[in-house]
Amino acid sequence: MPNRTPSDHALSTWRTADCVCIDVDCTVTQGEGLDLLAMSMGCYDRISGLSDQAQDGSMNLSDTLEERLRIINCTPDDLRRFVETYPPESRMTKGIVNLIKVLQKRGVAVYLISGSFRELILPLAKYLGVPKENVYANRMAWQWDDDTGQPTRLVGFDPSQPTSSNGGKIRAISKIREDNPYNTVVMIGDGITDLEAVRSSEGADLFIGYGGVVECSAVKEAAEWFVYDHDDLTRALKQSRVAMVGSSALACAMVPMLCHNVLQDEQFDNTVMMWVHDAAHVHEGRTILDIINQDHQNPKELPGVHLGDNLVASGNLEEVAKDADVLVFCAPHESMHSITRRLMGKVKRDAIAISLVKGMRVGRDGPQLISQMIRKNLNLDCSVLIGGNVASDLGNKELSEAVIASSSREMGAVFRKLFQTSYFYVDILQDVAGAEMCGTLKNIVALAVGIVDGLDYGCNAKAVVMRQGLTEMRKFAKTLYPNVRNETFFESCGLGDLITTCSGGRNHATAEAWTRAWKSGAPKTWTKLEEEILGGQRLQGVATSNVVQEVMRVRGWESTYPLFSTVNRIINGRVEPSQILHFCQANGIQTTNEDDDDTTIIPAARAPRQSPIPNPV
Ligand SMILES: NC(=O)c1ccc[n+]([C@@H]2O[C@H](COP(=O)([O-])OP(=O)(O)OC[C@H]3O[C@@H](n4cnc5c(N)ncnc54)[C@H](O)[C@@H]3O)[C@@H](O)[C@H]2O)c1
Ligand SMILES: O=P(O)(O)OC[C@H](O)CO
Repeated sequence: MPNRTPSDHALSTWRTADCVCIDVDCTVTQGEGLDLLAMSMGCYDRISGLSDQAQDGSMNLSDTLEERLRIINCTPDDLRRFVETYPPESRMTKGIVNLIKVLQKRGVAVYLISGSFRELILPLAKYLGVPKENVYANRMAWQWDDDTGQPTRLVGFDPSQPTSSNGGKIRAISKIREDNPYNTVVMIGDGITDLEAVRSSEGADLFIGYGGVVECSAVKEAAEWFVYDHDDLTRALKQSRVAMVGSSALACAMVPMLCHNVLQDEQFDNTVMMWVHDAAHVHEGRTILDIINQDHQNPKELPGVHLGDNLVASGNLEEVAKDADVLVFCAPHESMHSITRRLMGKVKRDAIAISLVKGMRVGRDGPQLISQMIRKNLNLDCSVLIGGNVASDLGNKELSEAVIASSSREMGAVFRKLFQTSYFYVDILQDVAGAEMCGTLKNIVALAVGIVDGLDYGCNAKAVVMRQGLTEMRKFAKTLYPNVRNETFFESCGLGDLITTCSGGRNHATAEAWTRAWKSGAPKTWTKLEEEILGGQRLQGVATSNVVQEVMRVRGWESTYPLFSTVNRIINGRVEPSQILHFCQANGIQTTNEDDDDTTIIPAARAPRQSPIPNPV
């Protein structure tokens, strides 16, 4: 039975749904309410044929409703007796109560849709915790007693309800979509009319067939996913296993959030896995791997920070990644190519990924962001988390913020659930390239400001360099990726991160020390300072500046980015650090302003060469 195993599309749609519509027949063990009502009134034999015809679509629904109501001819007292005789708790299908609870806890809106009547369904909805506004069903029409104001006699049904005629389920879903901004709607049902709900652009995005009460072969045949037990659906929601690929300072600052948040939400497995690159490194007689697993700390990268009791670390990259549904990448950007190559073909096809890495690569195919590398090498949708996030501040649970940029808001919402805490605010954007370019390029500006500080210049000079840096960041990002949005540069991934990194980051501190060493007449190499100041941590700015410079050089863009170009010349010893204050004259250029189109570029010193580096992939 192949459709008992969900397709990748079915599973990912189910997991990202923000609205689930359930045919009431799938919630109760004894079939549709009208049949049961007829049974309780002793007229089931006379309506059963009509119910079958309504179910298989062979007779017009409104005609069968009218005929069945005429035969049943119930009074309000009959309805009260019916609910007493068949209380909801006695007839729920296995697992439905829990499924609805889990969906609602994930923030998914649950609706009940039925071709039966509200009068019979509202008690079920109440028991299932579904608000009555979320019930789409028919309404009985009553004759009312003028004296008592009470209903007395059934006279038919309200034909204006969307479910009162054929195609009613599609109409109900289309109305739900019209009234609410849901992105992904799933319909669960057991009849042909439920199946129809997915066969229209206004209908549901996925139909899941249910065979726990009645098994309709046509439904089973056509459904993308067919289940006999609601627990299968709940399990599929809960399956998400989270893995942190990396154990660096930032990885260790972010993992406590993951460990805390997976325990708050049934969507996630309770254990978070972590790949430790330097697992065998010995610290005070024990390996880092043992220390992380026994003490739940990483004294080498982020001493004193409790990572989480539910963290399980391993030195085996492939082992950690293979069962993960959510992969969080956090490692130096230069190592990401080899990490993703090692994982090729070894991760789940429907996993989702997020990169915390700030940096880019220039490969044979041109400039490549880390999220693009993950997407290309692992064939996974990849979001990014970028903000002003110094690892030690996060480790101390100091107020911080970041953006999560994802291809869809639903994906962003899943990641926000994993990262947001009382001290870490997360906003969702859809500008993945923009956010990632901000996080990458700010490292060059941090070097520039570090150089200014090393020269002991004051705040005015720093402001000039930072403002120019932000302008060049925006221009460079938008030139490489034209869809990048201006607004992104004023989010926590842009201006926010720039302020953080220029105030307290490692790039800034190392550039300041490098400049002071140069000034003192005893210059030091970047590698030496990395060892001295960062104690094993890595400097991203120098490598990033060199990569960006290479892109600019081959495209003849150096004069367009005077600050970036000047920083690169300084850090490679081609001009003195004091040239940072004269960046505007460095290439015989200036003026970069508000609107890119208005930017005046005084002819560059060198004519642009033909670029051997193709456009970004
Ligand atoms: N540290 C921060 O405050 C901070 C904040 C925001 C973003 N970031 C970004 O996060 C990423 C990781 O930075 P970081 O500062 O946490 O670490 P880092 O850049 O200081 O790198 C040191 C870590 O990388 C590991 N490592 C070294 N070679 C490796 C390899 N080949 N494969 C895998 N791991 C390797 C080391 O074991 C060590 O744990 C970078 O892109 C950085 O820009 C860092
Ligand atoms: O320490 P830096 O310079 O790598 O900067 C750290 C973070 O990127 C700041 O958000």
